[in-house]
Amino acid sequence: MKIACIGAGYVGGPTMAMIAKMCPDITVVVVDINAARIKAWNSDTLPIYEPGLDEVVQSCRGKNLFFSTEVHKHVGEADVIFVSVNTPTKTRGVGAGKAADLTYWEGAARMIAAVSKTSKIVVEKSTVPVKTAEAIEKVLRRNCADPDVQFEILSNPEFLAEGTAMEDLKNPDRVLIGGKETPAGQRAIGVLKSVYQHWIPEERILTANLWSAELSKLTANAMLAQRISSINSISALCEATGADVQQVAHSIGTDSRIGGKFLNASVGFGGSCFQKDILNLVYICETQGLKQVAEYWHSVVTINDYQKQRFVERIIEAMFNTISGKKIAVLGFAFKKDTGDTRETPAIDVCKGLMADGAKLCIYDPKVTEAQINQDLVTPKFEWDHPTRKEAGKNEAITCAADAYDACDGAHALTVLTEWDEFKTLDFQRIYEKMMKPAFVFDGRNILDHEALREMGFIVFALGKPLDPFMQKQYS
Ligand SMILES: NC(=O)c1ccc[n+]([C@@H]2O[C@H](COP(=O)([O-])OP(=O)(O)OC[C@H]3O[C@@H](n4cnc5c(N)ncnc54)[C@H](O)[C@@H]3O)[C@@H](O)[C@H]2O)c1
Ligand SMILES: O=c1ccn([C@@H]2O[C@H](COP(=O)(O)OP(=O)(O)O[C@H]3O[C@H](CO)[C@@H](O)[C@H](O)[C@H]3O)[C@@H](O)[C@H]2O)c(=O)[nH]1
Repeated sequence: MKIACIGAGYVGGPTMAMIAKMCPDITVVVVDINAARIKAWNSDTLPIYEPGLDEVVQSCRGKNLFFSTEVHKHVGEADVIFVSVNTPTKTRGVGAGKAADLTYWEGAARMIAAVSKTSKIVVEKSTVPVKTAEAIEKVLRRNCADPDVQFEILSNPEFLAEGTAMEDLKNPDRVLIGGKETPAGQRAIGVLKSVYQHWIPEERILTANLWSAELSKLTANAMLAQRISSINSISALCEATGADVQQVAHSIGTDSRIGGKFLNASVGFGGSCFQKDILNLVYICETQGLKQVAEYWHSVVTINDYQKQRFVERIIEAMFNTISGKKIAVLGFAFKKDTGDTRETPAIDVCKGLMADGAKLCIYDPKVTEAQINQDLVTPKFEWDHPTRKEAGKNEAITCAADAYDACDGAHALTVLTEWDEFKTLDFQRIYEKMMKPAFVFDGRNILDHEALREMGFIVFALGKPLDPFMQKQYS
């Protein structure tokens, strides 16, 4: 069997590397229109950072795993084609700011139709609106010159989380395959199932109809994000009442019906998926006339925006309502630890909020480059996921530091925006001595030892925790 995957990104690259590793009898080729990305996949410095990815790629690349820009050739030769291209939020026209932009998906479908001389199984790996398979089938059918070529479409949404992608792929909670309830649809499901059965126990491979599989992906992300917005909303109430959000989360999380995961209050959820997929869900509900359902899910995004804004306002108020010209160290820029990915990271909105008030930011992240940070801080909302976006210039209000100590040197405040483990073990006494006084800490991830910091002399704000006495005075 030959598999081709269109899109060598965060999903296409790791997913195909795992299939190649687990299925030595299958040839896997990942293709992309982005030549620089393919070059990086073929080099010693892969285009994305993901723990464990290098080892898997190195063990299969050149054997049964290939990365190529020869899109037509490999798609034409493949039996199974995964489509793992971007499905960003539309930036203009009908549904702008909510609906999924399927330009890249439709482009891929037209190309598949044009180069196919044999029947294909086309697998939706990208996250797409429910009913996309129907539209894609029409595009494939109407654009293929050979009437004998059959296309069977499957929905096989990806549930990996960044930072743990390789572990998630090796040992997933479940794999979901949706297909048509026709004999041909069921046969196609069987083919894809046989790929995953190389390493995943049969009971974890779920099958469903196409629409259920497509909608399950959007629903899974909406439910996960909803838990974060729920606990984040409670974090605001904790600060107002003197309760401690970590104690509340622990207390409710021990109820087995609620469970303890995804209850970490934070400066807001980020990443390329949660906001995009909820907005997509909201748009679908609106187009189905389900106004109340749309409003319900939209509130998850509203609370997330509120949480980021609230964090910025806390910083400004605590620092005597003026941060203009003050140096603020930003520790962490990635949307979560163990990834260099900055897509929709809460750090973007927090940094923009601080810059709007005139702060001078010094940013340190162990895995994010200065060029990426510059790009992110000038890119308009929703533009980041469009491969055609323009490169950014230098932003005068920010500098980047080589480590956390440099970032904090001479700063009035430090903020923790990503929960990198290395931040927990910094020498804060050394940092305190080099900072302006009063020295503020704003912990947007609740990873530091707040009491120890207070003993050193820091004024500490921690999300969802009783306010520092110094700050209480400001609010009384
Ligand atoms: N990132 C995640 O953790 C994650 C997890 C699950 C699902 N998803 C979904 O998977 C999809 C891909 O996400 P990603 O994070 O891998 O995106 P990405 O931007 O990292 O990768 C997409 C790639 O597709 C390429 N591409 C676009 N159009 C193409 C075409 N016509 N031909 C060839 N290549 C083309 C782009 O150049 C890009 O390299 C999205 O729908 C996303 O919602 C992402
Ligand atoms: O208790 C928590 C858990 C997460 N987060 C934040 O939520 C965001 C998303 O985290 P996570 O879900 O771990 O990472 P993603 O890589 O975005 O993965 C999500 O999005 C993917 C893309 O659709 C899905 O495949 C995954 O199942 C889903 O977890 C990050 O900013 C986290 O810091 C919190 O603030 N509190």
